[in-house]
Amino acid sequence: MNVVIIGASGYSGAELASLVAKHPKLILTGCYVSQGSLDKNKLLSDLYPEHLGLLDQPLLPLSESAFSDIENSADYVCLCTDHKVSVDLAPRFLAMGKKVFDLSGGYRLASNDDYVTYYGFEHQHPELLNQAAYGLAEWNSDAIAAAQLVAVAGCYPTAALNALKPLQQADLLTEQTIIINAVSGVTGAGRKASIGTHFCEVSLAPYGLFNHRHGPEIEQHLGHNVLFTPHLGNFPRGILETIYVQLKPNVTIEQVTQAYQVLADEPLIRLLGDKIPSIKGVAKQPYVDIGWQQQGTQLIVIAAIDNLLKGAAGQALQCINLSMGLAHTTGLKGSF
Ligand SMILES: NC(=O)C1=CN([C@@H]2O[C@H](COP(=O)(O)OP(=O)(O)OC[C@H]3O[C@@H](n4cnc5c(N)ncnc54)[C@H](OP(=O)(O)O)[C@@H]3O)[C@@H](O)[C@H]2O)C=CC1
Ligand SMILES: CC(=O)N[C@@H](CCC(=O)OP(=O)(O)O)C(=O)O
Repeated sequence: MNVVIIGASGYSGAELASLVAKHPKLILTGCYVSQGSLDKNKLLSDLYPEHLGLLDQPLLPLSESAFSDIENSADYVCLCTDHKVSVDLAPRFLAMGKKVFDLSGGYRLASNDDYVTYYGFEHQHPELLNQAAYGLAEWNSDAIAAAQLVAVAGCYPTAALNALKPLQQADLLTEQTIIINAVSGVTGAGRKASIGTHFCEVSLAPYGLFNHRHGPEIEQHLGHNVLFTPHLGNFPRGILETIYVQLKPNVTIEQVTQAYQVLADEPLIRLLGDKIPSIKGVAKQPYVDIGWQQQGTQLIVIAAIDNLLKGAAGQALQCINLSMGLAHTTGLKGSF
């Protein structure tokens, strides 16, 4: 299959380009940036010298002639662009009959009202929202395989949902709000320079209190209230979430461990039991690591991912694999 990447100069786009270039069944046919991009016509490997020899292709401006080239050459289009850009671009590629994998949040929520409330814009294509499959690979594989539009799950939600869905499915949770404290590395904020991600300014601090868009994304796809607080940490990549859960009375650690067995055969999920996941364990790896400890009815679950792999490009590639009927892990294990 021929794959093009829009937004290939960004952190998630470049990560995905490297995965596609190494994949045994995919061909990277084009890497695009905006028409006015300062990086247009540079080589991707000029921006990311670690990919010298692998990604020596130019970053092409997404002009009208580029759309024709994509129409003629691509099977799959991956949007590694800002939410609003993705909302506008997806219908254009869908109308060409392309399968679209959107790494942004542009098609993850259920209704236009959610976009107004949590993203601050009116959704221009609300009719597509119920056609998009939510790209949480381990939990929605049939829908992902069948859909023309895949809304690849958000980075923080990927860790939280894999940590919590087993408990929800086993009916171990009370109604009490689940508290999720999460820390992300700075690549989570994208490549564009800003004062908030400046080397000298980044410190460990929370942000987006009560209003981060990943709170509703987790709630919608879990079916449970959460209080989600992200933090920005002074490290490049990785997400660690500490999640506080109130269990129903008399739930035992054996029942909790049994609940997680639903993920035991998933090759990109590592169940650590009472061992504690860490950023070091997942950075540059395609896995979700999940660990848990219980005291009485209180359970603390810890989940860790690499935000650019399982939180973005890795999971997008997993969704592509599902669309092609390949194993989840094709092009993902042993390629780092
Ligand atoms: N970083 C992360 O950890 C994660 C990111 N995501 C999501 O993935 C998307 C990309 O994120 P990230 O890689 O961090 O972002 P970056 O800011 O690093 O990259 C954005 C890319 O989009 C390009 N771009 C901007 N405007 C346009 C346009 N109109 N047409 C074509 N290309 C355009 C940029 O290039 P230029 O401006 O030069 O044109 C750049 O290549 C976002 O929606 C983000 O929310 C999802 C999960 C995790
Ligand atoms: C550290 C940081 O800023 N992280 C980003 C989340 C990563 C991302 O791009 O979000 P999506 O998964 O929804 O696409 C943020 O909080 O907005």
